[in-house]
Parts: sequence; structure tokens; C-alpha cells
Amino acid sequence: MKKRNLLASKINSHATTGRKAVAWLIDPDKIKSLREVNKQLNHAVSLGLDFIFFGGSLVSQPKQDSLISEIKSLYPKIPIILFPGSIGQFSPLADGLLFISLISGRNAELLIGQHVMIAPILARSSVEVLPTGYMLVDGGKSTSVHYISQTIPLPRDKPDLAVATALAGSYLGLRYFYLDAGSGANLPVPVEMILAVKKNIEAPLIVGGGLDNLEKVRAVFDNGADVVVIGNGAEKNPDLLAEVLEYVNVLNLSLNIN
Ligand SMILES: CC(C)=CCC/C(C)=C/CC/C(C)=C/CC/C(C)=C/COP(=O)(O)OP(=O)(O)O
Ligand SMILES: O=P(O)(O)OC[C@@H](O)CO
Ligand SMILES: [Mg+2]
Repeated sequence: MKKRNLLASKINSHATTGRKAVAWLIDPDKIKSLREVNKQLNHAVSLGLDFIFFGGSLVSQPKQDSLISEIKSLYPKIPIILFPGSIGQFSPLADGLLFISLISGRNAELLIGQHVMIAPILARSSVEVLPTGYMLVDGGKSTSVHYISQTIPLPRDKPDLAVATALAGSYLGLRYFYLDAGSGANLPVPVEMILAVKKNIEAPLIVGGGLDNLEKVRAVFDNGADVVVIGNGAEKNPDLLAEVLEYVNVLNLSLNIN
């Protein structure tokens, strides 16, 4: 089926213009129904939330399609991008899919195996495919992604290794990069690493993991992240997304003026 490239254009425009974007990671296993997060979502959408990322390391509830269609019917304009821990989380109702290859690891199943299994299904769907080099970084504790993926994260003090990994990914044709300290990380991806990767690749850079206050989000944006992902932080503090979006709106406005 012919694919649109609306999401690709949107994400690429953030990298080329410098306008920052925010994605809210909704983990379907953590919410029973849209009602639980609707107030927060409504507020975030009104403040210009750019994307919903949807997924988790381990999703055991078979309710994804209904949750996605509920969100779509209430908020038709907000793109829903699957961020799956495995192909079992695929939904044809989403707008896009982070087609993540876990390039910081050496687990063949997560580098190419799952991808082969889902490719024919993707080809028949209208879901936009976003080829993403996913790099797991040591975030000071072992997180679900570390455990489920059974991979060794990039060491925090080795930005050169992250750069080499991202360059290899871009030579392989990956078009987006995601530096992730893991969900609920104690320490976000180090700013030196973000800066180094951003300096060496042209592709849009997504950063997430452990961003649970505005100060951390600012540091990540200031050092080169184009899209910031917030999951646990928004679950623990329902005001965080609004705070971040208000900050990003001012930041993006200042870019327009200068
Ligand atoms: C390409 C396709 C369709 C599938 C392969 C997917 C791959 C390569 C996954 C590898 C890495 C992985 C396990 C990613 C997990 C994604 C994710 C959404 C993590 C964040 O949420 P949780 O880790 O569930 O957070 P909590 O522990 O806080 O629930
Ligand atoms: O839940 P948090 O810590 O915000 O992390 C989001 C995401 O980057 C994890 O894969
Ligand atoms: Mg989870």
C-alpha cells in the first residue's frame, strides 16, 4: 500500500528549522482507559503536543486498538506513533511506527529479526514507517528496556561510541535516531553525548528516558535534541507535560522572531 510521508516531513522539519517537539509516551499497560489520562491529554493537545508515542517494553493487555481508536476519535489531529517493544504491539490504526533497530545492542532479533516478521504486514498497511536507530544508554539503573532487550547499554562516559554507532546507522540508511536512557532512568542521556551525536549526524534526534522535570528537558533540548519523549515523568507528575509544552512554545516562538 502506498505510504504517506506526513510524519517524516513533520519530524524532519523540526531538525531543519530547530523548532522543538514533544512526544508523550503512553504505555497501554499502565492505563485502563482513556478516561484516566483524558484531562492531561486534552490539556497537552491544547498546548500543542506534537506526538503521542504508544508502546512499552512488555505490553500484555490486548486493548491497544480500542485505546488508539478512542484517542483518534477525540483527537484526530495528533499523530499516534507506535514505539513497540515487539511486533505483537503493531496496530494498523496508528499513524506511524518507529521501525526501531536496536543498534546499540547485538541482539539480532531486535536489529533485524522482528523487522522481517512484520515487514509484509507493514507493506499492506497505511502506517507510515520511520526507520529509527535506537541507542540505549546507561541511565544509572537497569530499566525494563535493558532487561527485555538483553543488551548492554552504551556507557555514559563514551560519547565517541554513541557517535560511531549513530554514524554506522546513518550509513545503513536509518533516518531517525533515538537516544534513550530507558524508562524511569535515574539519569537522562548525558548532554555531552547528545551534543556529540547531533554534531555528527544530520538526521532528527529523539531523546528520552528519565526526563522527569523541566530542568532536565531544557538541558536535553539545549544540547541538540529535536524531539523529547516523556513517559514516567508525566505519569508521576500530571503537570509536567503542560510545563514542558509551555516552555517549548516560548522557545519556538523566540526562534520565529530571530
Ligand atoms: C520493529 C518492530 C516493529 C519491533 C521491534 C522492536 C524493538 C527492536 C524493540 C527493542 C527495544 C525495546 C524493548 C523497546 C521498548 C520500547 C518502549 C516503549 C519502552 C518504554 O517503556 P517501558 O520500558 O515499558 O517503560 P516502563 O518500564 O516504565 O513501563
Ligand atoms: O518513561 P521515561 O523515563 O520518560 O522514558 C521515556 C522513553 O524514552 C523510554 O523508552
Ligand atoms: Mg511498560
